[in-house]
Amino acid sequence: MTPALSARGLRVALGGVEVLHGLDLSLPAGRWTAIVGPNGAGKTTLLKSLAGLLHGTGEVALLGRAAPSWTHKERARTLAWLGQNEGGAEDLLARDVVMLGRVPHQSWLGAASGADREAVQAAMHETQCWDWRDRPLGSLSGGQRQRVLLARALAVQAPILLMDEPLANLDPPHQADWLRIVRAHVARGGTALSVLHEITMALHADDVVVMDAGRVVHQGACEDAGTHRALERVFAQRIRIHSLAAQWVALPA
Ligand SMILES: Nc1ncnc2c1ncn2[C@@H]1O[C@H](COP(=O)(O)OP(=O)(O)OP(=O)(O)O)[C@@H](O)[C@H]1O
Repeated sequence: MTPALSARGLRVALGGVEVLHGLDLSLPAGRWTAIVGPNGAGKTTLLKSLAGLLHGTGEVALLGRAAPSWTHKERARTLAWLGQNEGGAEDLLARDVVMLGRVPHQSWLGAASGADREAVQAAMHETQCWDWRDRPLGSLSGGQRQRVLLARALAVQAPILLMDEPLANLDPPHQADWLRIVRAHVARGGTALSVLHEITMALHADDVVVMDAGRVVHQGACEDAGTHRALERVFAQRIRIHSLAAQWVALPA
């Protein structure tokens, strides 16, 4: 089966220093993969490189096709992006921010269509931010803002959803809602890839990619003992993975 995203020999340097050291990675379509690893391991750099926001050497492919052969618009319709601590657009109303997710579907200077407005409304209801649709982004709390930005990513209706620290500022009920949203996306045949620091949340995914020092050191299913051992190793045995109430939970060792 064609992977949703893949990398071969991916090397990326930032500020003149190599931070990804020749990664090989293949992410299956129709599954949710969580990227996990210590601070500075290169998770964000990998996610941005797969999204085409950073460039290095080696190959990146999207749905089996070399990344450089995709037009910007094709890529923007296929791959939705939720970044870490995204700034900008502070004066835009929340619904206009979410409408930005529809730009890849619109012609140049084209007006929003009924389908665009429906997609925006559905995404804002899904992340429960419709109530503050007429408030400027800059006036929202951290968690409210994160829900608007998640709605913008969902409004793209792209088959592949990339999210860097999507749980930032979300309270526990909205973290649970986020899990439900990602699961629903995958149940519809979509692919999700998320960088997560909360290991217990990451273990709700289908698969985990474990990174350390600019390399992928393990890729495996969440329920595999080998994945648990890799997670414990990469965090210097400071955590233990336990089974609790039919879920995997990371606790301090
Ligand atoms: N603009 C930059 N210039 C130079 N080095 C950078 C730059 N951005 C990141 N780095 C370095 O690249 C390495 C990987 O950073 P990256 O943000 O990908 O790690 P991460 O695993 O996402 O970390 P965290 O868990 O702390 O968010 C780190 O050592 C970081 O200091």
